[in-house]
Amino acid sequence: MSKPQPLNHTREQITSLDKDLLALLAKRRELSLDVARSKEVDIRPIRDTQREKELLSRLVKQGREQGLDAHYVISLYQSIIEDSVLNQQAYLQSRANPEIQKQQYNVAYLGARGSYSYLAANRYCDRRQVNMQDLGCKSFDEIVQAVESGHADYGFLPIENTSSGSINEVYDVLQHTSLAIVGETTIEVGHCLLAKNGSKLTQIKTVYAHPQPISQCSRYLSLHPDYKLEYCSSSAEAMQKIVDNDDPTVAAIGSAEGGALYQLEAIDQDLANQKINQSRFIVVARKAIAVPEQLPAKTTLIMATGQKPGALVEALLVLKAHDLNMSKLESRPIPGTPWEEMFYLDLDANLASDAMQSALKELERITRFIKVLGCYPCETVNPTQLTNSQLMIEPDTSRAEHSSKTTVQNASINNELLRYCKAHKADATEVTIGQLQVGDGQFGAIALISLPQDSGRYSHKAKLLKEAGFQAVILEGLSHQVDVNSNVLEFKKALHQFDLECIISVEHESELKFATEHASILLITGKQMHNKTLLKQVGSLHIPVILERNTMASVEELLTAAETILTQGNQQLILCESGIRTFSDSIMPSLDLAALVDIKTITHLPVLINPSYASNKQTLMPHSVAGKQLNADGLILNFTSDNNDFDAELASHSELLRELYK
Ligand SMILES: C=C(O[C@@H]1C=C(C(=O)O)C=C[C@H]1O)C(=O)O
Repeated sequence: MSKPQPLNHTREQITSLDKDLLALLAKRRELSLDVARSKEVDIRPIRDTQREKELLSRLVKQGREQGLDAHYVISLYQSIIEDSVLNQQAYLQSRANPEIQKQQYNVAYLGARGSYSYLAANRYCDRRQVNMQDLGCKSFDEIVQAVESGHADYGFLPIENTSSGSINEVYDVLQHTSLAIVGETTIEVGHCLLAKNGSKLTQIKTVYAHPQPISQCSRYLSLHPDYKLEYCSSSAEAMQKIVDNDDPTVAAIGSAEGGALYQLEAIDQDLANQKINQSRFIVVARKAIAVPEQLPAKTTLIMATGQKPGALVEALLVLKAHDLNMSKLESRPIPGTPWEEMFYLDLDANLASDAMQSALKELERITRFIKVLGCYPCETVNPTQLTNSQLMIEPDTSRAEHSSKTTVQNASINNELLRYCKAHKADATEVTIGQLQVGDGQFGAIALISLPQDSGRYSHKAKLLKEAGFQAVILEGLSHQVDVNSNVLEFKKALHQFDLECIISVEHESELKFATEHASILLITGKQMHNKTLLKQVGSLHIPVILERNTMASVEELLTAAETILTQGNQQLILCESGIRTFSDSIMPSLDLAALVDIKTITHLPVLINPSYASNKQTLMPHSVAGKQLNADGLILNFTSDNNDFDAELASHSELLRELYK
């Protein structure tokens, strides 16, 4: 092998390439603003999903030619397009409302620099290329007052969060204000544990945080019952407390970005209960704005219906009659009038539209109170997806003769037979680990679950899984969980107590060390099937590996990935067919039973099926039975539910296994 060039040199090349990429992205942004200027003249909608689809499918094809997989290209371009659409929206919005075209916005928000509200406000101003003069406030009321009195042009109020739901206090404030909602913005909220440089995680005794982050990180905090919680009025105040306290045992919950403003270090990350943790903010101003018709708009209104039965339904029927989609409905008590509610509605419509105007008139007739809080551009850019057929790899006729079935069956490189072929090894491979036996006529059953939360019931769960007929358990999603170490250890103990093998699903190379320490088998999920580095690493291990087929991969690609593992030395390889994208359903994959037959004809390796992703309640049993009849060497069944439904799922899985073992 030729000597690679020095690391520094390669890194310099990457640095220079990245600079070029940024310049190209900036140029693309400029062009997209030119497009917005044309749309302003032609009065065309900003969003053109047809154009996006064409663009994505062309890029997927071009990317493939350069060795870039579809998933990578699509996710990259979805975020480029989102940026482009939001910039175009901001441009048209300011053109339609010349009074908002300023060099600087005075912005009132909760907390101080570094709070999530500050980050949201910053993002909003950046997008509009205006300077932000920030005015930190201690409460939502203070924000509203700052705008009402003219001290601030805009106020930022957090209205909902993907983990903790609506923020009631903000709805209550909105009931009494004369301000109008003029915008919205959503930010990703990455909660971290922030401490002074040098503080260690093990030292932490006290955590300062705003009640919202505390509820959003409840799971993490419940794993640390010894932490003393100190409630603060904002995340920024929490961070300031850490700066002021010369104490290595205190930490705050906040964003890494915000923490950096206070020279705090993130000593633990991803604390939020939910993987996707986003907060939506509304922007309030003294004067309502007009939204150009080319922009997707939202209208928020509040109303109190009559007190007769069915009053709310009647109001909602008005919306239905005008084909108005309601994206949110909240209710809040009306102070001073017990048991009466004020309803908050977000409608996907422009206030100026005929439908909205006539619906409002009708609603005025049947409600006791109704007020429009504002109409503003909707900032949610739902990513354009490609259809399955657009994602399919087109058959490449020039390669057709090489990939014919006979070639795969006796595939060779430089006259050396590929290791997965029957021609290389006539006897079927059997993998045996403890009670789990797959291949060469042996049929195994494996349960796939995420690590249960209640460690007290580990033993009970393991017992039930064993009694249901499983011989092994796959733990998935460990990278998203906290305190994995001790929990996995506990769970593994429980599994071993009942002779169940522990399999760990590996999502990234960095998890390998942990996985090999704890598991007796590794699972490489379909998503990682193309990750050559990971394949090579598991190939050099002495531990059985299950390799799952990617939903977009051909049989040949799966076998090529298998070959990468075998070539490194590890012959304890099991393949798994879990479904591929087809034309049957736009979301659910289809179990490729024909591929099962093909793979079994070509290779000596055991092949499992996992029908869980590709089946519903009715089809799970027939799919599994068909798989077994077609000589699958085992079955993986997913447990999708949490504790409440675990028992029901277990009962049906156990019935299925009984049927298969008949
Ligand atoms: C730039 C345009 O506007 C939007 C943004 C697109 C992009 O960034 O490629 C594509 C389609 C539109 O949704 C356009 O219409 O071409």
